[in-house]
Amino acid sequence: MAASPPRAAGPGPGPSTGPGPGPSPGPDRTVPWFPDATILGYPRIGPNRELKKALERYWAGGELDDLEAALESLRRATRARLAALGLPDDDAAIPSDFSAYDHVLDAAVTLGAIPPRFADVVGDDGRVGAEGYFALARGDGERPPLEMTKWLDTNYHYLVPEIGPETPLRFADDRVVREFLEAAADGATTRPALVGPVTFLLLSKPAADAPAGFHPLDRLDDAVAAYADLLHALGLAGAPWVQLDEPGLVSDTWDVPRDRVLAATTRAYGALAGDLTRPERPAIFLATGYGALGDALPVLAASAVEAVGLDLVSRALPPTPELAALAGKVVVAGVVDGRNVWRTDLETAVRTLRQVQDGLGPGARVAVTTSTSLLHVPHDVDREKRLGKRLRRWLAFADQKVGEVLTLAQALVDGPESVGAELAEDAAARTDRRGYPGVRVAAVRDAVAALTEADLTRAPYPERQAAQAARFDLPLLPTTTIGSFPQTRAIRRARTALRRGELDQDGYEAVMREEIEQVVRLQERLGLDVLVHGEPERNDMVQYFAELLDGFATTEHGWVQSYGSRCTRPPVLWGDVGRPAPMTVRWVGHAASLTDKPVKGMITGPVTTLAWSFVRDDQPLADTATQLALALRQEVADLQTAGIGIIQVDEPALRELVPLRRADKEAYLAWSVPAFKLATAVAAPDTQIHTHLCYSEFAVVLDAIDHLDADVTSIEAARSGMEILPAIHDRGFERAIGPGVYDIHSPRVPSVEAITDQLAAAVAAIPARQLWVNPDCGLKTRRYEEVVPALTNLVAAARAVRGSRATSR
Ligand code: MET
Ligand SMILES: [Zn+2]
Repeated sequence: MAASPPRAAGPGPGPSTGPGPGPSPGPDRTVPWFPDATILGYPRIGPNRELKKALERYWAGGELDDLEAALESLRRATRARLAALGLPDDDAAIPSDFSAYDHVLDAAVTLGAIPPRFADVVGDDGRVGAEGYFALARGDGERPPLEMTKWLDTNYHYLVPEIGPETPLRFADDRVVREFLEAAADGATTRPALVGPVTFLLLSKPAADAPAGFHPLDRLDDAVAAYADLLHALGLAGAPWVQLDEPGLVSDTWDVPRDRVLAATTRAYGALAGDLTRPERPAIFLATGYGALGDALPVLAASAVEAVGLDLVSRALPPTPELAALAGKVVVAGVVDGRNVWRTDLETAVRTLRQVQDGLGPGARVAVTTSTSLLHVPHDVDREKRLGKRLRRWLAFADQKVGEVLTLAQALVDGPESVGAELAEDAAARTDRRGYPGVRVAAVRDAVAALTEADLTRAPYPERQAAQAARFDLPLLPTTTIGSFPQTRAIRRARTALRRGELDQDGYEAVMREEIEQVVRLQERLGLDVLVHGEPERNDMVQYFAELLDGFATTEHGWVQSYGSRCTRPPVLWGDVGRPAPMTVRWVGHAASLTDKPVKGMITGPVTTLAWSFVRDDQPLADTATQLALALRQEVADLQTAGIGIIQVDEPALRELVPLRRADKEAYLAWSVPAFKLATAVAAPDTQIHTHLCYSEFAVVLDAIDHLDADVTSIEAARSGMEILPAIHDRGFERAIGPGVYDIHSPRVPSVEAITDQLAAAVAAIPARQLWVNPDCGLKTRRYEEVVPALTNLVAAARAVRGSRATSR
């Protein structure tokens, strides 16, 4: 598509002011041209994980100049790629949204909002150098990094800013401006994109020394003043548009009342858009994404921002009067899914765009975009030769989505006839997908249809408890681990050799069996009570199963950023799920054959498998979850038949999928909890079902955890200082629970005393007969040098606490 001609946006007529400074005859009431098609953001990792490689080279002692050159060339390559795909590079269609590690950290750095322990990393000019930046992100030995947590309901992790009454908040670091100018020097007019002030404060946590009752939103005015200065600088630099991302507005689950969030929005954008006039500032595009705005929409309509983004993928259109209230602004319609990899249903999207246009009334401007940044999807599906032509045709990664946005914009401007070929191809691909045999498998559908409530229900807990106590001779405070042991270089080497054909399947299995034997012997020496096989055969806890189940495909280059340099490669769940053969039995069985101690089998649960895959979009998640649960149920049954008496079904992502709107939570739990129960209820009373959750505050899902009806639940607790204990105490759990006592995210080895203290705290909150002793999570990212002493101390602490209870009785 050619670059759009300059046209006025919104109600006021007037030519595009275009970029570039220059004398201005007073406040500019015209609005610069907003591009017909844009994206909210693009993957930052690079098609060949250039970002990861550059960061790791630098961290390994590489030169700063090399890092900066690599990042600059990555930004340049991205702009060139987007221009080649058809986004005009002269009208702010290309976002400038790069981050060297995380965009929330970047916003904190922009505002100079640096915790006191890192005060020295801010230079006299307000900038934070590379060393300081990565110290904030990763810690530097003495100082712990910023906390990391999940971005909204996604698997992307951001760094949590710490804001107190005294935290500096000013326009400190001008990276945003520099990157705009960097593109300008290449001849491109980009649209700087960054987290907006309200979302920034909602994502922050109170600084450690903040008084009780303090909330980062208390600092709204200071933050807004800093953003105003930044906007001013961007205006002077000639940026026609800035994108402020406010996805925080779609959630009503923050720890402040909704009214306060809405009032903060009114106040922030009153100051930024109302008081500041252009060209003192760029026109403001307030983007949201990740769901519907609900009652925030009228608030935005009443503000003076020039453009508002709507996520029209996740929800239906807003009611007509609310939509009509936006008529004076550019409405940037997110009709291409930024979070999943299926090609857009173009016909439906065209219809939606028409409805938006009609709802706004004649003359109003509608532009086309993605529902979120494309950060959550891989770069380019055309590289996935192994997926096969057919599946490839059904999919759209970031680059294909850019094409879809352009096609839809053209349909909107020139009429659907003008993109007839694209519409026809899309319809054909859709028909092909619907008719493909694996998409609907009669046997799977029949099995689901035959399910009854009885399939979800185990024997009452007291009966199970008695049967399990009789079967397993476990001490008070039994010790175990979460499943994985360190993935050593030898393991990784064997996997690579297998892939390259340098090692045959038998040779590979021999290496794994040897590894399993080592891990079993080690656990026996350590004196753990319930052993595991160590998961050496798993590259990843979801991908491993995806490779063995029907209905999944895995990619070669489909990396998405999880945080910083870390990437995952989510499988594509495209069809009905089946389990052609047992997946874990021979590994776990091998471990069990080597020891008299109980060995715990390990599988990934249905909700987590779904959350960490790109899930089919042609049926409700609930249906997909049920199919997955049925397949996993067969695995549980086979493990049980093979004599494995303890089976853990991991659900670390149960919390992550909790909807951003309170009203939706119940519906989510109504399918996720039954899916877990379906997977596990095949267990006989004397089979002990464990589950494991990590990476989040669990208070929100404590009820759900209880309803999973697992016999034993292990959760991450050490990393968060055991702060979950009071909630567990108040909630009252009937079944067993293992709050983690070893923070596996840290290379530090916890001492016997430290673990004993944590156990003492646990015993004070939860009856000892219900307690298990375990680390926070799996050990696969740790090294044996840390794991062996840590587990030695864990066992010693459990024994010490057992002993002290025996003598005190
Ligand atoms: N069983 C898995 C492991 O130990 C659980 C990980 S939860 C992210 O690695
Ligand atoms: Zn975990």
